[in-house]
Amino acid sequence: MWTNLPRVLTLVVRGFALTLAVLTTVVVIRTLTFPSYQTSPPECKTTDPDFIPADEERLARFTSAIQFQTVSYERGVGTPQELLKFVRFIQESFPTIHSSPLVRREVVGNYSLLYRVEGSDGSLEPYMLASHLDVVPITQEASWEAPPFSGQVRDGYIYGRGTIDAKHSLMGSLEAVEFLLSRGHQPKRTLYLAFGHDEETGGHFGAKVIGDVLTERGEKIAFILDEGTPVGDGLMPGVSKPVAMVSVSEKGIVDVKLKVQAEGGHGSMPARKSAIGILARAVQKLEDNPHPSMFGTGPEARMLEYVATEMTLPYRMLASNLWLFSPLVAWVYAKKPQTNAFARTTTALTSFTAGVKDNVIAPEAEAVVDHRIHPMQTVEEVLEFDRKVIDDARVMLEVKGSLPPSPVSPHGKDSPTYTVLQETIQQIFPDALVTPTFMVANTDTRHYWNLSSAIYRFNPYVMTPSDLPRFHGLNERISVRNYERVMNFYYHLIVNMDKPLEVKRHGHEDEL
Ligand SMILES: CCCCCCCC/C=C\CCCCCCCC(=O)N[C@@H](Cc1ccccc1)C(=O)O
Ligand SMILES: [Zn+2]
Ligand SMILES: [Zn+2]
Repeated sequence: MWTNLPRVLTLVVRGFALTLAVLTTVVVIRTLTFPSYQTSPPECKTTDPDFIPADEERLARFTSAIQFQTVSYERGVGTPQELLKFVRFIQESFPTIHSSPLVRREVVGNYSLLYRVEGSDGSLEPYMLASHLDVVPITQEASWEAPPFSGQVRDGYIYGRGTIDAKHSLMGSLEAVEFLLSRGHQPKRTLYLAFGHDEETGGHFGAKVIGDVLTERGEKIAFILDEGTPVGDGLMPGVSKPVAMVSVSEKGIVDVKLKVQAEGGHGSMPARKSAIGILARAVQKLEDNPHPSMFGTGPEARMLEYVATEMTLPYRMLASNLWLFSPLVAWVYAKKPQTNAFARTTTALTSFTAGVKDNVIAPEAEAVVDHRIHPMQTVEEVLEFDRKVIDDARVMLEVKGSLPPSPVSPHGKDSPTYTVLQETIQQIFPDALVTPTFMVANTDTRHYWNLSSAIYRFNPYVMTPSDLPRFHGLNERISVRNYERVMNFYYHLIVNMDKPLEVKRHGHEDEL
């Protein structure tokens, strides 16, 4: 048998070499022939007659909008008086909208707004532009470069809570409609403007009621656009150009309360194990055992493939061959929070409460874990994984709230709704690439799933890595140039939505 060893070894080496040669050939051919998904429509120029400038009047309206402190604190707890003042301000700021016979305005759920702008062609399915009136609370007020509700303009930036989340899209879409109607233009396709007042606490009393009202009316919506992922500049590894990330789905949520009850008593006579200690070990296990990488199984793979041809060579080879290199890309993505969130279900320990006094042993301890569920996983799978990792019967798990990952909206060249979005984006951001992805956070669109199968989450402004921590954080701001792009994006989207949405099905074309 040993005399055959050289022969066996030779066969193994030859087999390995042949496999390597075949793999290398496939990788090289795919890298060189991978398709491009980009288009190049005519660019929107500041010299165009229908360009909407961020002039003094429009900037004043936007900075005034920022000054309304429409904070949402927790579910059902907001700032009603500020919301009423903001709603009144909107009414006064857009006279053409609020006096047009084409526009029906409804206050829904006491503070949310639903506008219907009647189109001239009732045969075309309406669409919806969504945003929200509320903002998150302020933290570290003294550390802001400008007062957080001032709307102060400094060095070309407008500062304030809500400037990128999401009063920019609320005011920007209203400016676009005001501009169109004031020029005597009636859109062909009916559109809704839907502004919830409690998005930051889950939209249960705002967007949910808007969704219910439209459902009760039997309304079907061709296309919904809400806040979402931005035009990332320097956000995606391996891509030097800006990348407009259009979220075609959003992660699910499951907020899990972990609870431990144990012996209480006097601090001078503690038992070996305490409720706090047991729970601390449990949450440590969850942090030390992240959920498995799902990279390459969902929309995140498309996100890379749609920009593969524009990547630097090493990344272009990886993105063109995810069938082989997904594990390597997953390893790279796992290194940063904002990219890791695309690779797996995330685990965020967001609260830990226990104890009432320094010399009293806490009889119970509670913690909350905020999981954002990868589109290819389920709530049940996430809970089962947690139970296995914690592996301690003393730790009770209770689901505080959950939402499965959203359906995946149509995208790619065969999707007329994605295409109109892509074309509009490339008119406003001519040097940007467009790619489908998914939202790592959640939006009011969770309340609109039964209204439309084409739901997109996209923020029409350029975001750099230094802007990420401003989201819900310190020194939230938007550049004047970006706000100008927001207004013109919505204007061109409305104009483009008036053209037939061609659906390529089995060789013939229908209009939506
Ligand atoms: C590979 C490329 C990496 C690029 C990273 C890009 C990161 C994304 C950048 C911006 C994301 C914008 C998110 C806008 C929507 C967030 C809105 C929000 O905060 N929603 C709340 C809703 C909610 C959910 C549950 C309870 C209360 C409120 C949320 O998700 O927490
Ligand atoms: Zn928001
Ligand atoms: Zn937010």
